[in-house]
Order: sequence, then structure tokens, then C-alpha cells
Amino acid sequence: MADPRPEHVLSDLQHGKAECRIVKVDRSSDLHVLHDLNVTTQLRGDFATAYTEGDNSHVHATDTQKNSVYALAREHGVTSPEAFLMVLADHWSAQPWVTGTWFAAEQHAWERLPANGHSFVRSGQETRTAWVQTYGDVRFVLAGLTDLVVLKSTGSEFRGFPRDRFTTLAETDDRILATSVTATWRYAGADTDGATDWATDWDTAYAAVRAALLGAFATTHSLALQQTIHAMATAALDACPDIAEIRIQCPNKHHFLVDLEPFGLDNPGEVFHAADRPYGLISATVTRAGAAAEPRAWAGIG
Ligand SMILES: O=c1[nH]c(=O)c2[nH]c(=O)[nH]c2[nH]1
Repeated sequence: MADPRPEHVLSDLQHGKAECRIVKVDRSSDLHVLHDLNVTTQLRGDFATAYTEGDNSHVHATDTQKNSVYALAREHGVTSPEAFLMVLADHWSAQPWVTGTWFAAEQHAWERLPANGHSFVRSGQETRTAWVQTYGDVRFVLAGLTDLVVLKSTGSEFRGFPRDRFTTLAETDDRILATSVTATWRYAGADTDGATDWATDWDTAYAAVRAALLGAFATTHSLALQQTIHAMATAALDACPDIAEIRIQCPNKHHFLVDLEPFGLDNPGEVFHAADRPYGLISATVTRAGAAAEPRAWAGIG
């Protein structure tokens, strides 16, 4: 049937199940391992008539997509968020009417307690993230982290910025620098045959990038959060040859020195008011020289 509203153009259709919470217990040894994921599925394809006519004959129900998350976790196991999203991508890319897919995962870390092999404490303040996108046989893998909260109690300045009639901020050669890092990186190359034969060891790569981000944050004498972001991004590219580009977004979690003079006290950089808003919001993407931009890898990802 013809589109009932031909004067309007329908685009960007996708549907799936958001935030499927799954905890997979690996019981293959007495030392159990937990994979705690929040998985989102999205399918693109020949679904327009569901929107224009209410014809659901091509619609893979979001409930079915949710069930696939749990069933495929049982059938294939979960080793890393990236590997599990690859399993979902393999499955859904092969279904009728599907021309593209988009899967996301957030992973919360658990650490085994020493008492036995099956008791855990949540570990790591940050959340690990991953995305797999497919366009036919082309596949992109992104990974990242969010809520990695870091602070330096010295080794940070902010000076030399322009002053105009609205400027009140004092220049400083010693301040607290604190932020909550969100970083997302794209693994180099895009599979063109739909195969899951990426050589990257996802957990090793994640650990290398995380360590590089933290190392650069700690060791960069910061003249601005912008400079620290650049240092973190380049350190990540240097630490992990498999990644082609990295996007970093950092709120500047301002810490203001409290004026204690009214109380007859000095304050040599010891007592701060940790403000939660407003906050500076600073971001950048750094791409390895020669790597092609791949905007399709980032579609739908903030
Ligand atoms: O590292 C900073 N970058 C800025 O752009 C900025 N702006 C501001 O007020 N403080 C800071 N700090």
C-alpha cells in the first residue's frame, strides 16, 4: 500500500529492547565469574510499513529481542561485553528484513571476595561500555567507560584566559582538578564479511586504555582540562594500537577555595567547596593520523 502521507518522509527507523539487565554466572570452575550487563538492542531495516500502516509482519518484537539476549548468553556464554554484542550482531544481522543493527552494553564490575569462590563485591566506580553496529556486512566496534571519577589535589593551573567585563575568575597556578571521565574509542578496521574474527583481546585492550587514561591524568601537569583531555586521548592511542580514535568528555568538577578570613583563618589550599553545578563541560576527539573517519560507527551514540 502507498504511504498514506506521501508529503512526509519517514527515516531513521529502529526498534529494539533497551536496558536488558542480565547477570551471567560463569560456573565453569569453583571460582565463579560474574558478567553483569545492561544490554540494548536496536534493529534497522525494512520496517516502514509498521509505522505507515501498522503492518507488523516484519517487526521482530522487542520482547523477542529481549529473549534473545538471555538465550544467546546461555548458548554462547559471555566473556566480554564486546564479544557478547558480536554474538547478538551475528544473530540479528542474519534475520529477515534486518539491514543493520546496533547493540550497546554497560558492564558493572564485580570482584570475588577472598572467603570463597562465589561471593562478590561491586568493584570499580566506572562503568565499562561497548557498542557494535552493523550495516549489512560492515561492522564497527566501539568501547569505552563512563563515570571514571578522578581528582588531583595539585599539579593543575588555569591562567592566561581572556578577560572581559564579565570575567571574575581569578588566575590560579594551583587548584584542584577533578572530573568524571567519559571516553569512547573505536577499534580500527571494520569487518566487511560479517565475521567475528577481530584479533583484539577486548579485556586486555580495555585495561590498557583505562590505565593510559589514568596515567596521563596523574602525570600531566595540567594547564587546562583541555590539555589533560588531549594527553589522556593520545596516551590511549599510544597504549592500544588497535584503536583508531577516541572521544573524551569531561565535566570540570569545580572545587572552590573557601574564604576563611572572616573566621580569622588562612586557607592554604586545604578547604574547598565541591560545587556540583554548573560545571564546565569539555570534550574532544583525537584520531590516529591516517585513520579514516567512520561516522557510521558513531550513529546514535552520544
Ligand atoms: O581547565 C579549564 N578549562 C576551561 O575552559 C575553564 N573555564 C573555567 O572557567 N575554568 C576552566 N578550567
